[in-house]
Amino acid sequence: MSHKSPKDFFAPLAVGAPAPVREIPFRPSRAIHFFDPSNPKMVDKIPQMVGTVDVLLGNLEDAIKADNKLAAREGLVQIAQATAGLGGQSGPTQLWTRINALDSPWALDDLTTLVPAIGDKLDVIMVPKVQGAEDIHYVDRLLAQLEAKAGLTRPILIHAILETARGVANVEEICGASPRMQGLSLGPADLAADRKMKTTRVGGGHPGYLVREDAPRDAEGAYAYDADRFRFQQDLWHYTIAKMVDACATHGIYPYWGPFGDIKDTVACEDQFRNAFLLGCVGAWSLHPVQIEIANRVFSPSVEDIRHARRVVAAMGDGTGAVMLDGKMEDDASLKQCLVLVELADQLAAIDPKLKELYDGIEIEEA
Ligand SMILES: CC(C)(COP(=O)(O)OP(=O)(O)OC[C@H]1O[C@@H](n2cnc3c(N)ncnc32)[C@H](O)[C@@H]1OP(=O)(O)O)[C@@H](O)C(=O)NCCC(=O)NCCSC(=O)C[C@](C)(O)C(=O)O
Ligand SMILES: [Mg+2]
Repeated sequence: MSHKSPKDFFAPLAVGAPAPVREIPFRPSRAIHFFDPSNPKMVDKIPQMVGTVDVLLGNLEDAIKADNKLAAREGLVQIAQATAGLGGQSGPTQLWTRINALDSPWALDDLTTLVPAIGDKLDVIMVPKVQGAEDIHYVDRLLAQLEAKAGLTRPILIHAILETARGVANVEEICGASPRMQGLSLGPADLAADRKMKTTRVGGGHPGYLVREDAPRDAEGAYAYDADRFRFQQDLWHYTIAKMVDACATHGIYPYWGPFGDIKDTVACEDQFRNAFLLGCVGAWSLHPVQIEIANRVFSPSVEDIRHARRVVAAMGDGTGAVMLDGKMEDDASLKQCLVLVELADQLAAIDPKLKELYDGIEIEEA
């Protein structure tokens, strides 16, 4: 296998294409809100969603009927051209799309239509069912050719969905396949099918995947093996999310939880999103307007976390050594964790005036 030299890695893949980025800038993307651009009721709601959600994503792949694929693609072009403040780094809300799978009859036309028509508006292209670096290389070169032809000055970034067993096995090489790689989302439904898991849901847990409390003993010391013991449902997705987070952090790109299909169970959706937030993800998908608020809230640090983090920063002075705060040891490494939260709060406050007010109003007691 041949390897590129670092200088080749950052050279455009087509004459006239924009120079690849050297760093993927952090842009808030707490909720990636999916809509079907061929559905008039959803499309009607898009203009008023601008500014209330970090990312609007025109979905062309699964959940779009085969008969509507063309209408969805054309609908997305119209929306991108007609909606102020959407995409292209100018507005508050990014514009992403999810193209069809690379082996489908639609993927090539998705790219060759969207890039010339709205390439200046599209911030990120999400590629589904990515199996390995070869899929990213294909899209990378094609995008460079299309960008050069369209005279674009800014490279469109690539986001891969991790939703096959092979994709999970190759997650490291996928993240490092191109300077365009922006991030990864977990696709729990396709991944479950590909792995031959026995679940039938889109994300979430399963009552059968559990650990049961040990059997108690009676007075004679005999075990009581009855079923009436505490059961603790386990997280089906922990391994994959953790693996994805490590791969993304290694490559300086961003990890996301994907969809949560039980729209009415807003409580469990919040749990799934919070687990992802705590493990290092920066956002999740929203499939229904009700999920936007959940993601915005969960992927923004809480006032309590920011108050604590700022107290640690203040108590740690130049950032070295160890101090006691509220009976706990704080040192260089706990400070670094606190700085992750403080920095995130600053980045979110810069685009979200309500959060800015909330974080600015935090008062810190003397340590
Ligand atoms: C779940 C559904 C069917 C419920 O749709 P509904 O119409 O039954 O819901 P509703 O509560 O009645 O809707 C209320 C209003 O909101 C509108 N609405 C509803 N949803 C949206 C939306 N997203 N954006 C904008 N507007 C929306 C809807 O049109 C309606 O408008 P109205 O009041 O004028 O009648 C619907 O919300 C929907 O189709 N959502 C998107 C589904 C989707 O994109 N799925 C694919 C991503 S998940 C995936 O692909 C898996 C993965 C990663 O690949 C893998 O794990 O493998
Ligand atoms: Mg899928």
